[in-house]
Amino acid sequence: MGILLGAIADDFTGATDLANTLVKEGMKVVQTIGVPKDDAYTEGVDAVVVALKTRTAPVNEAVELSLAALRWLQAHGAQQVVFKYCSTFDSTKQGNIGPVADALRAAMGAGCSIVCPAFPENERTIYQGHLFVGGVPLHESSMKDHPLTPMRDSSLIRLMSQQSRAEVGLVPHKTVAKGADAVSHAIKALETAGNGYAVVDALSDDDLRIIGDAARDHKLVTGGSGVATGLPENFRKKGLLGSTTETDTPRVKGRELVLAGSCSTATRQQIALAKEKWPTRKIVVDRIAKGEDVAGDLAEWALAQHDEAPVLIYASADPEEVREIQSVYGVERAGAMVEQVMGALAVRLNASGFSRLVVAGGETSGAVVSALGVGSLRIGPEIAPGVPWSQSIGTRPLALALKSGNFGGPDFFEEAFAVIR
Ligand SMILES: Nc1ncnc2c1ncn2[C@@H]1O[C@H](COP(=O)(O)OP(=O)(O)O)[C@@H](O)[C@H]1O
Ligand SMILES: O=C(O)[C@@H](O)C(=O)COP(=O)(O)O
Repeated sequence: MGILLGAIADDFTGATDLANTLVKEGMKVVQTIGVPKDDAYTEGVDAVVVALKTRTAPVNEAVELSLAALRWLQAHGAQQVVFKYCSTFDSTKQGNIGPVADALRAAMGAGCSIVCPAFPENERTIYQGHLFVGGVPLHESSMKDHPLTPMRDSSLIRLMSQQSRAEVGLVPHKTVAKGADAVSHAIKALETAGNGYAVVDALSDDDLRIIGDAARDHKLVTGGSGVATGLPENFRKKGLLGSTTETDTPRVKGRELVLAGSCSTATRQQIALAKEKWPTRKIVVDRIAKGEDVAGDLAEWALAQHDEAPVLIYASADPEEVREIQSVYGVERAGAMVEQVMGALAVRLNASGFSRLVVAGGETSGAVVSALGVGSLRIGPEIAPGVPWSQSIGTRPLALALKSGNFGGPDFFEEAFAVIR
């Protein structure tokens, strides 16, 4: 029998976030890095999450890769597909969420599809179609300063309508509160009225389970990891899924390394705490631009540190410093320079015994994991809401915690390594 559920994630941390949710709900999950090239992942697996680095890629590339992932998932039996994007709807006005969702919906012949990035456990909620982060509207949150995808509007209907060719309607919370049948009827009414998407309010995990129940027959579901919360139960009710939720903790020996490229408030707080106790170095973007061997110098420094404490290397900076760097080198070039150094550092240090890696940032994780040549990941235990440990499959074993920039508490780095020691 093939897989039950497939997922296409637009960045690597988002993929592990979603995989973590599915594991917690009792699915056996494998995360692939990119579109799989063979069938190695489906034996005894309930769900495959295809991690793509398409969130800020050119839109045609994002659409093509997502459709290729869809074809692989459908060929391996996926009965339902989740398109996973950020719980803060990270995208630019030319952003990829709308075009990718449109392409997936057309390819699947899907009807009016859910748009629900809510993740209440991490304070992402939706009310009257507006996305809130920590109780403030998205465009007033720290996401307004994101280096690549600053968010300037909290209306998911406007955001999706600007990117998609389809009409976008709303299922308000008062309908969600009435239960799954009411949500289903509301979505069908929106579809009859010509809408391609239904933004669905969600304030709690109970709301997410109602939405998941209502989506039981949907071919395509779009949103953050939260919208998948109730989906495994639909398969369980059909007798297709057991109730196991055990996970394998990575048992990988080796030195410990943190690579932080996220400039989010949460990651900068985590760096500030860790640098008080661990050997730490900051990547200087100007040095990269001058062509200096930043990765080589930092790798040499890292290898000279004593073995016990984790080594922390970061590029993360406050919004003002990021804007200054971007004004000199441009948004894309600045990001790419840092990501290239992160990937090179990961390769050099892994070759010298660093095999327990925490990577902070979605694009950063994409650069690191791709540079390391990891093909797929087995999902391990959760460290913090939305952030699990994972272990590479096939290559020299690596323990990887791919941390979404905004996720985790101040002491996340120490908490992460404590799980696998
Ligand atoms: N000091 C800096 N100046 C400019 N860009 C930076 C700096 N540090 C990191 N970046 C870039 O900012 C982006 C952060 O994105 P990402 O890794 O996805 O983090 P998040 O998870 O917070 O979205 C990456 O492209 C990274 O290379
Ligand atoms: O849904 C979320 O917020 C995360 O899963 C996610 O996508 C985070 O992306 P990054 O902020 O780029 O790590």
